[in-house]
Amino acid sequence: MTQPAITKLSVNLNAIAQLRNRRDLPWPSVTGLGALALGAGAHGLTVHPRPDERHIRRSDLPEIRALIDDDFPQAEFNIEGYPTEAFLELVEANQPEQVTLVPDDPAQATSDHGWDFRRDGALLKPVVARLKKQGIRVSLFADGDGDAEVLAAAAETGADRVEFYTGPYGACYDDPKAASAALEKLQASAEAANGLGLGINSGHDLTVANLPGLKQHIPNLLEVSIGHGLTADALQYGMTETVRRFLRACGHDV
Ligand SMILES: CC(=O)[C@@H](O)[C@H](O)COP(=O)(O)O
Ligand SMILES: NCC(=O)COP(=O)(O)O
Repeated sequence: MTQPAITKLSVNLNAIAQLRNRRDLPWPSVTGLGALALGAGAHGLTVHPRPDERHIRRSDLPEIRALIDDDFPQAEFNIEGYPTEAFLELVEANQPEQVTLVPDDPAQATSDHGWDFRRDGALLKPVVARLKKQGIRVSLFADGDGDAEVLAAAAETGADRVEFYTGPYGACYDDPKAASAALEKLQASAEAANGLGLGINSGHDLTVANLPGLKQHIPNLLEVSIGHGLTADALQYGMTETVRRFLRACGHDV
């Protein structure tokens, strides 16, 4: 019986940046809260610098890079975004350990679907090669809808991992039957992806309540990136205690 993977927790700082941007003031501090999260045991920080800078600003990235390099060298920096030339140059200037490519239109309210790998493979393949040439791990945002065939096209791009979009699962917080159906689809997708040599990340609308079910259905889950639900809990319990709660929900004995 193979041991389940250690699932790493990457804290997404978007929501903290959105709160900061309400005023022309430097608090709440994105790097300050990021440091608390890493100090509490989180394995990395994630940001999604959208073109309109509604939350994470391009100027945040070098500060987060320096925080990790100077104070938490064992942690990872994960940058999410659509692969425009401007995004790729921003990534290359900040050399994250991982990039998560998402098919988001600039006007989208949030990330709400994975790539159409059959259609987008030709666009993604050279981008994946460009990033991997620099030693950056590449993860592609994917729908966890149980469609195993589409994941073969994802593997064709040369990416290291897929990140399964867990929004549909997160939305079932008050419907156990629907949650179970969503988990079965995610499990089927994860098994297909692993069979193709793709590592598994997941993210979107994950919480302390729904993480254990995800872990149970995806034992080889390598990383979760969590922002909205974790930030909501941090307002109630503080960042340090919240990160520890999420680590325990990911199976860590903390
Ligand atoms: C890719 C994904 O699901 C999230 O990481 C995304 O970053 C959420 O973006 P917003 O925080 O802008 O809603
Ligand atoms: N990739 C998912 C992520 O980084 C955070 O998503 P959410 O927890 O803010 O929904």
